[in-house]
Amino acid sequence: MIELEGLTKRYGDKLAVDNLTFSVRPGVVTGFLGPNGAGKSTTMRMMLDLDRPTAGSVRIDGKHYRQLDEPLKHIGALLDAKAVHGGRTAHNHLLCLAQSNRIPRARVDEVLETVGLTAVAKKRSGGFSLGMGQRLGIAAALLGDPRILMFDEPVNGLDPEGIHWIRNLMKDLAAQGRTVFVSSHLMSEMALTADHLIVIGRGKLLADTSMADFIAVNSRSFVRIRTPEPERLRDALAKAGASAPVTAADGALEVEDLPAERIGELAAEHGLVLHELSPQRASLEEAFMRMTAASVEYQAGAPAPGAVPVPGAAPVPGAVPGGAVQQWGGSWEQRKQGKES
Ligand SMILES: Nc1ncnc2c1ncn2[C@@H]1O[C@H](COP(=O)(O)OP(=O)(O)OP(=O)(O)O)[C@@H](O)[C@H]1O
Repeated sequence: MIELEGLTKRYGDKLAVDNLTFSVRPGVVTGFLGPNGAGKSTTMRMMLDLDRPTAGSVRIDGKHYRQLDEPLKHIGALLDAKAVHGGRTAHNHLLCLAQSNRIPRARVDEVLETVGLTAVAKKRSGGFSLGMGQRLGIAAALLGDPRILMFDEPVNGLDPEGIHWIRNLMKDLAAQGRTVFVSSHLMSEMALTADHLIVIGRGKLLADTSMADFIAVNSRSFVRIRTPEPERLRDALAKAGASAPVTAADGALEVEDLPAERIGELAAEHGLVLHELSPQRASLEEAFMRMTAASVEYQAGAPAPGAVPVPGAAPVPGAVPGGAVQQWGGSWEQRKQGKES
């Protein structure tokens, strides 16, 4: 279990992490999501005592990192895969770590096997590809057989097979009852891996939710219809009690409260020609972009940082147009509470 309370980090004028309070529980994969510059790496560094908080605290199984006896046996982390002495072989790199942390030598071969680097164990890590470097970093994190694992953007540089492998590894580690905390700036990646989500933007907490709730609240389902007679279809839908359809940019109608089957029947009853009738689900990536739109530091084509709407994205229901980060967080919480009550 990792517990953050009021965790804050200021670099001069820059508030990188702003009063974060949340817990990361064992037995599930918790995704730590935020756009570039949101404060994920800074938060993770403070969790590992590599950076000193301006205020607040982090507890690892109830203790501060510095109070942990042999920390690698409690928490393993992949932060920067390039932070490896390139002149050492993969085996020697892990052996040095094992010896300085009183970890049995045999564990080195075990973790090399786990990450699939046995064949290159005697090669200098300086010649490794980015993906191999990631694997070596993950091997180091696993070395002390810790109950808590933290990975900062672990799929970076991995090929599809490597991405598949790391997803399964994280799920397996969580299934063993470990605490698994993994950062990403890609919602689509988290949707496939994480059971729980912590979303931050500009250092602030925007959401702390189960993945299932996030999907239920944010993935709008609708039926997309194209017809040469949209007005007649609108009338038929209204008579059938459907709410007014949304018209998409290409003229298609989007209906949220009738299933495709019923719409097809209605069209047949009214002798309407349909060119398309397709059930759709809005992407989670879009929902994440809308949630964090106000907190993206650098955005292509954006006139200024701040409350910049994502081009083409529909507003999230309940959100204040152009609202600040706090308002996004607030509206998300309200919608979640509304759903739960
Ligand atoms: N040592 C530092 N000195 C000054 N500013 C810093 C320092 N480290 C981070 N920052 C700033 O703090 C903010 C948060 O950075 P951080 O690297 O934690 O974000 P991130 O969410 O991990 O982003 P990314 O996905 O791009 O790595 C950024 O605006 C960054 O420029």
